[in-house]
Amino acid sequence: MPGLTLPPFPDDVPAHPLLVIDYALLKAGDVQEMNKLWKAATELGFWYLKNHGTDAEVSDMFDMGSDTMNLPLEEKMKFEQGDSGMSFGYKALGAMATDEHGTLDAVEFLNIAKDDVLSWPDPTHRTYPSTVEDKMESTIIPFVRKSLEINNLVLQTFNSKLGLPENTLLNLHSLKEPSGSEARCIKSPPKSRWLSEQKTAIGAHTDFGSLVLPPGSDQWYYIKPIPGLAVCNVGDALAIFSGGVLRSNLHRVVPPPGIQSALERWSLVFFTRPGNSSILEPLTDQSNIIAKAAATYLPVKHMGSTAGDWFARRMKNQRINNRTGPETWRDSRGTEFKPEAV
Ligand SMILES: O=C(O)CCC(=O)C(=O)O
Ligand SMILES: [Fe+2]
Repeated sequence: MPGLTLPPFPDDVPAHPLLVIDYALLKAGDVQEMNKLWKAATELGFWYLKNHGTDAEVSDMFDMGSDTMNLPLEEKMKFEQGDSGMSFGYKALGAMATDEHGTLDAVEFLNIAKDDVLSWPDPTHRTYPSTVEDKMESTIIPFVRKSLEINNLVLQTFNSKLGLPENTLLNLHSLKEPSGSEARCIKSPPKSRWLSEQKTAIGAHTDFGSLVLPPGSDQWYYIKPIPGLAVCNVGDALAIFSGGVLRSNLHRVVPPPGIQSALERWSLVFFTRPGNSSILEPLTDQSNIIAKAAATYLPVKHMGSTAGDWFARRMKNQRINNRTGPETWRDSRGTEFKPEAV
């Protein structure tokens, strides 16, 4: 099973501390814990989550991911996400750019749509390799349901802190509407001349929805993996909805430091994304806090598009087959895009 007995993470590398949020306390309505989550989400945009109760599901997901990555490439390619802007399916090694020069990525991953999981056995978007379908009931459905429950509670906390009418954020992420929400299992090869701190596995990005560049810093920091703790972060949609109050921060994937760099790196993510028809703009009419923040929030390119269009644009322009030049990379960017920096 990948990722369970790791050699130590070195002590002498710059690792960024993150606040630790206790999910059990959050669930019990603990006000102090809600305040801590708010601090993490509005300042750095990253935090650790403990007591999330998904260890067994996570371990089963890694087994399923490993079985899938071990399939012959020819089999995996039958389920490749393709170049049309759809995210769901298998992403082959080197199918994406990681920077404006078109440097190829160095990871394989598997994206499973929340909609396909919830509508199982009927596909909403697509079908998956047998290693995925065989584990739908035992592993993937429970993982996705728990992830949704956790993220919905976090959304409800933000909803109340932002002073939004009840359930506003939940309704924007309604399970009744198709969305880009997905589970992702990522396999990165060991460090080599094709993959290093300079040649990243996944280039610097903000998530539509690890390493962090904290405010005002020009240095990358590692996030130390801590057994049992999940690393959580705010994505662009929440940053835009909140007029910049919630922070969607820049991160990237490089090989781990020290002796861990000789090993494969496995990671598992659940991305909660708004329903495809949601318009990405600050919810100024619904909250004074957002209206005030939005007054000084720099407009983000492509703001006002639907969540579905935003996501498809980012996916499509990241695919190396669609690249015409540096402009394709720029068109793949989210809120991290600073026209003046290009
Ligand atoms: O592998 C990770 O730790 C993070 C991956 C990531 O940033 C992403 O898939 O958007
Ligand atoms: Fe990311």
